[in-house]
Amino acid sequence: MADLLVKPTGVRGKVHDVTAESAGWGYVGFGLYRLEPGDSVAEVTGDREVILVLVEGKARLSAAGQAFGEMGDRMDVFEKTPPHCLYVPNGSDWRAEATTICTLAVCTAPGHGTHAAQRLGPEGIVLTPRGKGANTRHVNNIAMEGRAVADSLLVTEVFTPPGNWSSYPSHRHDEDDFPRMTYLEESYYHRLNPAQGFGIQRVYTEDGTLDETMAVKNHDVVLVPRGHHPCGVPYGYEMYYLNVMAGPRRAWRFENDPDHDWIYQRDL
Ligand SMILES: O=C(O)C[C@@H](O)[C@H](O)C(=O)CO
Repeated sequence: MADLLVKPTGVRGKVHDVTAESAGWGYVGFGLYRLEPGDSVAEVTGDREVILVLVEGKARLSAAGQAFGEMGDRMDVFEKTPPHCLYVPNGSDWRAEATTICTLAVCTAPGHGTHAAQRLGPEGIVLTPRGKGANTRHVNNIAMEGRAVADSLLVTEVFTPPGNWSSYPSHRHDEDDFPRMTYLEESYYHRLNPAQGFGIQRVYTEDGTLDETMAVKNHDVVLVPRGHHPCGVPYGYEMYYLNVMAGPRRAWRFENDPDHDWIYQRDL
């Protein structure tokens, strides 16, 4: 099994390049570019669909032979405004030229050519609170099941206030048994505010064959091949993460850890 905690390889250029092969799984890919003004990058999509997320900063984007102009207006991810995103189908290509300091996420999964290249935000993305008390967090659904905008990809971002838990109560989506549960691999791209902070993420199965608890730092990626995957952030620090999920069916059906489901039931 691949290491579940993936550190960035640097501070400029492509600092993450998680592929299905490197992760040892079948669906999710995640890349991250940290760009300076004037830097330009380009990729072909091959058999994968792509959602580009302008995590912060601005870039001039083109894809599938179309120019989409300068996109992005969130200069710091913790402004929490809805992100500008671009869908790019498989069998195509895209190009980005940073016009400011820019953090560009490249979320990928198998594509089937159903959707054309198109902008996905900020219109239609609304920051929505979830949970109660110290489990409150705020979600920007970029491309979840309710938006038929991708073949495989499910993409969302979550802001967790200082001292709170997130992706909690613990839940898993690692069996292909729709409608009870879907098999979805998942990646987490983490940010902390202030940047020197840390968060904690545990990835575990109920039988204990997988049980890893990781300290996550700014720009780290965590891979969730199976099992529950709660995270939390200490007092004084705010946490952001960008989730990419994909599997054989584009639907998010999960089950809570029976030990902690009482919290979910109580807070309904
Ligand atoms: O509810 C949250 O805090 C976010 C999670 O649902 C996260 O997107 C996830 O774990 C999806 O399985």
